[in-house]
Amino acid sequence: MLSKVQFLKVSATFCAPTPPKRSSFHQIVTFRAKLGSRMGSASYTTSSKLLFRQLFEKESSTYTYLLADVSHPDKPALLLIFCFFPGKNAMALCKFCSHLTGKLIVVLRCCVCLRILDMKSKLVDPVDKTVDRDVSLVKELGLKLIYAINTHVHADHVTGTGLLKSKAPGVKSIISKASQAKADLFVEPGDKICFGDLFLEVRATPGHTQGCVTYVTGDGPDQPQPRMAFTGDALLIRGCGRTDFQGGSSDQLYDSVHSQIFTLPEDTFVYPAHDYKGFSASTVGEEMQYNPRLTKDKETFKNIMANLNLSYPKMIDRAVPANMVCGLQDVEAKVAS
Ligand SMILES: N[C@@H](CCC(=O)N[C@@H](CSS)C(=O)NCC(=O)O)C(=O)O
Repeated sequence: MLSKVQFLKVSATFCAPTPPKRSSFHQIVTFRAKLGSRMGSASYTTSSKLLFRQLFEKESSTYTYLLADVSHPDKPALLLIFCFFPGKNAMALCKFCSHLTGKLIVVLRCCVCLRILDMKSKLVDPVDKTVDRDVSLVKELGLKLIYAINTHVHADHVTGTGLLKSKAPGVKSIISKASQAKADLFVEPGDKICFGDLFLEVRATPGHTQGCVTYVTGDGPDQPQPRMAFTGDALLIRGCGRTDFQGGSSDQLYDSVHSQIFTLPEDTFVYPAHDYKGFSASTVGEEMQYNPRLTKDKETFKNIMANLNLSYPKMIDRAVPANMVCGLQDVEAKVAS
């Protein structure tokens, strides 16, 4: 379990030089949420720099997130990918996480795959089959996709990271070093992933898998407020990731969520990699009050997790190997054919 002191250490920063700003690129993106006092007060405005999109893949109930700094001349973007690709020839392992990846744009998937765009943009958890959709969106919005970020190696779908890299040259894939998967860049707790003037912090949240991380928007006057946590499969809305394979540990997951997510400001938005109940977002305060698993004491939580009786993900035997190499096996096969 990481201490707060360890989290504050910034061991690496992936930042591109920031060119002079041009006001013509300035776009205001706001979203409002009517929430109770514990979840945060009345309405919210994120940083005027941030462009944010939540994308959904219904077969695997997976979200991908696109974040971009639209105040930056290049509009750098990130994709947090949670991609899914059902075709048997389209799967590959994601270096970052163990999930299977499909076609797509750059999206991060970690049982929480997130896409973040920064007019330099980033994609988090991209799903294989949604790559074309994601790439088109990035083009339509005039963004420059720079990173495809995964929260972990997914077991239920193939990440779209590999395919995304083939369709968006120059995009770098990112996953945690602890995942032991392949990728262009590896992150550790305390690292920062920059896109334009915005950045994500890396927090280690193992338990669903050993390499799971949560990406949190930066803390500071120029960063989006409230903060946003892309929790992958560690924390789902009114639930959490299972802990019965891929090195999972309910004991560890409990500590991860309580020490790394529930210590964030209560108005921090929670954006997971999956949702099976019709939710799209929550807040830290809301989950601290209403999460039916993580509000319990640790022993009760461990008992709940040991008795979920979930069937194995249908794609696990293909997804995990494919995602360990971020879908690159499939891309290589296509290039060779
Ligand atoms: N039925 C799906 C798999 C559903 C599942 O197991 N989801 C995982 C996250 S993807 S590894 C999970 O942790 N679920 C927690 C829960 O409480 O449902 C399929 O066959 O793909």
